Amino acid sequence: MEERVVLSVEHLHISVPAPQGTKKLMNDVSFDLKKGQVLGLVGASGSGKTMTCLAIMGLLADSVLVEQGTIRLEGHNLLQLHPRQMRALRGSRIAVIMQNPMSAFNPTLTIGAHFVETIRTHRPLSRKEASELAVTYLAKTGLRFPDKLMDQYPFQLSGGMLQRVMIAIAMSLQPAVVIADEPTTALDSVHQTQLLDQMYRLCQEQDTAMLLVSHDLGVIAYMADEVMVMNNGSIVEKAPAADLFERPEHPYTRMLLQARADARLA
Ligand SMILES: Nc1ncnc2c1ncn2[C@@H]1O[C@H](COP(=O)(O)OP(=O)(O)OP(=O)(O)O)[C@@H](O)[C@H]1O
Repeated sequence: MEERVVLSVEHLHISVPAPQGTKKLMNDVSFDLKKGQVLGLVGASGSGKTMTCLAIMGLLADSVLVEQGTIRLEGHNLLQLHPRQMRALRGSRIAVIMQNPMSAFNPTLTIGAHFVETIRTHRPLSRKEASELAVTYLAKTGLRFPDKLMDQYPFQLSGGMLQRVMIAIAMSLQPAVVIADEPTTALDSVHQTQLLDQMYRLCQEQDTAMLLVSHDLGVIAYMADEVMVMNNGSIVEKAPAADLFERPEHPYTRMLLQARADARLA
């Protein structure tokens, strides 16, 4: 594995049982993610983006079958790990930032309690040390009065603030890889840009790689170094972002870009 590659997906084939045999959900998917890189993943609804994220996180449904392939994180083949080992990696080496922050929080726990519990699950820190780390990271995501925030409950925060808290929690464990699945879809465009900037800065600071999933090509163009286009469970094109947006090669990529241009004119 090349030195800067942290995550390597090779020849991944995934299927589910169907009335006539099996239905293929991912077909020979391969890609590498390097330290500090932002890799964008785009594709229409149902193309397999979330399935790719779930496979990496070891969270595929029981009915889903990995027929072939490997997923290596820092040299470990994730598909061969015991669920306990996978749980230990999830959160610490692979972090996830999802679309709907409210569903990620327990409404009866303060922000501080969420933070301290997550940190202490993965790091041998005292409550006080975990609390200090939490405050540091809340401030790093641009949240004001982080000390006060620690005592507040999720329902007291806006969606944008909660999304920042989720990013702060994810980044405080200094993961090798962050999977961000539509991280800013619920936000207006000003908050979206601020949050993307903040995420980018933190990842660069910590040399964390990001797999950024979005149906929004604007978000991908703004953030990604490289872009993969997925259709029907296959990667149909992968290229540096500037090349992909200027000279799309695959007809499906051209169609996605055209649909975006049409939507802008409408
Ligand atoms: N547990 C499952 N069992 C059977 N089929 C599934 C399961 N989960 C997802 N699928 C199917 O796998 C395909 C890929 O789904 P996936 O959620 O990865 O798409 P997506 O690109 O993330 O779409 P969206 O942008 O709408 O989130 C879809 O056809 C979906 O219906």
